[in-house]
Amino acid sequence: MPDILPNPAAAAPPSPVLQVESLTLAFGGVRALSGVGFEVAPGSITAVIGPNGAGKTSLFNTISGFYRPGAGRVLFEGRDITTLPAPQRARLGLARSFQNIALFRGMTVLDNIKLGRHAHLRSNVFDALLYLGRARREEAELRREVEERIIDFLEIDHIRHAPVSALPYGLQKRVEMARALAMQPRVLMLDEPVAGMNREETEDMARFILDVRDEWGVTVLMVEHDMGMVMDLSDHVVVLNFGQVIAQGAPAAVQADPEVIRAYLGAGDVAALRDRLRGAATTAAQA
Ligand SMILES: Nc1ncnc2c1ncn2[C@@H]1O[C@H](COP(=O)(O)OP(=O)(O)OP(=O)(O)O)[C@@H](O)[C@H]1O
Repeated sequence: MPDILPNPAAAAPPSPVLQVESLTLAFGGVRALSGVGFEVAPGSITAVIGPNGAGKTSLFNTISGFYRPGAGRVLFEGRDITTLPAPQRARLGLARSFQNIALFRGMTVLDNIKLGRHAHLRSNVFDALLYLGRARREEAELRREVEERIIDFLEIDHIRHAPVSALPYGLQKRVEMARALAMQPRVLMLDEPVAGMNREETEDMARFILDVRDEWGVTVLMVEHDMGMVMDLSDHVVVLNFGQVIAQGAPAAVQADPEVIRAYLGAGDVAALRDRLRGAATTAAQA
């Protein structure tokens, strides 16, 4: 018998910041999600992956409040938010970006970031636009501080007054992340953050995602197709196929899971996929 008994509180894992329990979602006859469950640990980077049509976007939309599940629950910091409208979830600290950039393209980078902040405070974007014109002084101060920190962090100072439409794709994605950060979230949901990016843009974004977690203490939940990035960045990977969780765990374990390999390849060449996954992970790690 050991001299000192282990302290159960110290040994207990931290409570999850986000809990997804048995989510089910259907579109007519199509079951987009069936009994999906997983947890997101505070301070982690968790990735949801899966082949096309697996249910990743449906899951993201259900967690962020754009879809109401047929069954199951979503808990944020222990609170049941399943029926809470999306803006209220954002106000609680659950912010997201979108697969297809959802910025106001005619507006400047800075105004988009400001709107992120005010969309958070106000019930809709039109209120937010009105509010921009009559922002209170003290609040403006605080807001400016947050904005400056974000602009500095994401290295977008040189484009702050540029219209979003004039920017290359990679920078637009970065601005979208800036807008989500302006909501000062505790959990940041990123929908395909590096989709369509070249290698350099991808590496930049990967660095920002790590820094958001490490320097800002924001928990990250992302959907991403880029295997190299997922395997390199994530602490926990959840794999969906046909609306169900077929595997979850540490990247290395998930990567080696035969069911995951089958899901991605069907009856194809398993060895080739293994090589590709390993290669991608190695390349990303070397970058
Ligand atoms: N609005 C919708 N109406 C009807 N069916 C939908 C809708 N959205 C998704 N689906 C269906 O639900 C299933 C899951 O789709 P979802 O877009 O969530 O998958 P995904 O994993 O995000 O795919 P991708 O990687 O291609 O973005 C698919 O069969 C899809 O056709």
